[in-house]
Amino acid sequence: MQLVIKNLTKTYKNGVKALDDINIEIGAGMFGLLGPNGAGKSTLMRTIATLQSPDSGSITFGDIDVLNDKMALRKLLGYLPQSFGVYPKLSAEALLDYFATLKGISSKTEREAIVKEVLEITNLYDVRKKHVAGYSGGMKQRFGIAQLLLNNPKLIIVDEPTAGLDPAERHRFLNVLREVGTNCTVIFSTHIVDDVKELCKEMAILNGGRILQHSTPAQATQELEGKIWTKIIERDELEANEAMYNILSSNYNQDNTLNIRVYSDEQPSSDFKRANAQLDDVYFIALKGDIENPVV
Ligand SMILES: Nc1ncnc2c1ncn2[C@@H]1O[C@H](COP(=O)(O)OP(=O)(O)OP(=O)(O)O)[C@@H](O)[C@H]1O
Repeated sequence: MQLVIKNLTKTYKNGVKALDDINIEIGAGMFGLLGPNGAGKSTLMRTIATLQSPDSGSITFGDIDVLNDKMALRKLLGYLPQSFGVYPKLSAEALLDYFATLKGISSKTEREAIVKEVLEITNLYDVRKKHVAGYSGGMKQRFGIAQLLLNNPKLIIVDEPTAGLDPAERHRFLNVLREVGTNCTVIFSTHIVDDVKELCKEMAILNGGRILQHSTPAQATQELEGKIWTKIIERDELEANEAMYNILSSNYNQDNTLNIRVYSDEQPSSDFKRANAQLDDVYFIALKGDIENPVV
């Protein structure tokens, strides 16, 4: 089912325009919403999840008019907010059984079957008897996914789920999401470019409440091929290089020199080497363009 968002706007009472005429269509599979802090990602996700209202615009999911028929959307929705609150001292299995009851699954046999299934999908089956309160951050996030899978959602929204996870936990979490995303629409927000690179079929870059780019990660990097250049410089040469070139990023090498990446149609000078375009370059170019050419 297609999620179609048209002319969505939201200005908070303090004057912050968090959504500025958002138009986007999102199909089945993993969709990555990439943007820095304050870009409007959570506002957009909460609005799609029917937890807050926009000032104007429309959202449809298949035949459902989301803003006017919130209950219909909620039946198909699985939502994992940025922070999922405090957990009681109950085992994962018991807590999922409780949530399944709340979601209206009255047959004990059915509940047992679905609880077992979601524990397996999220790789928590072996630790199902442990208290969720004692789980690590990554396990808690996977538990968040387990609970939202109980009603077999068709639209899953997860808001910055990898923030604060260590690399191993992040990897495990992304694997779970990858599996879940094979048979429904998953919208997943992050400010980590690698999350999108590893996981998403499609992506959008959001900043200042606007969609700056909507494409596939492969297309976006493909468009930059031949336009990314690198050079190693000394630390004290950075300012001079910044004045001359469109520097996207600079990283320290072991010997304290800097590796700069520059965006240019032509070789900026003979000491630059061509580099393969990366998704980070796409992200930095989109954000830089936005800062240099703000919409007023
Ligand atoms: N309830 C609110 N009242 C006023 N301003 C708000 C409110 N919620 C968010 N904002 C502002 O709206 C803008 C977008 O916030 P939002 O939380 O949607 O961004 P985000 O991309 O999710 O960022 P983060 O990663 O920091 O959560 C920010 O400038 C934020 O300060």
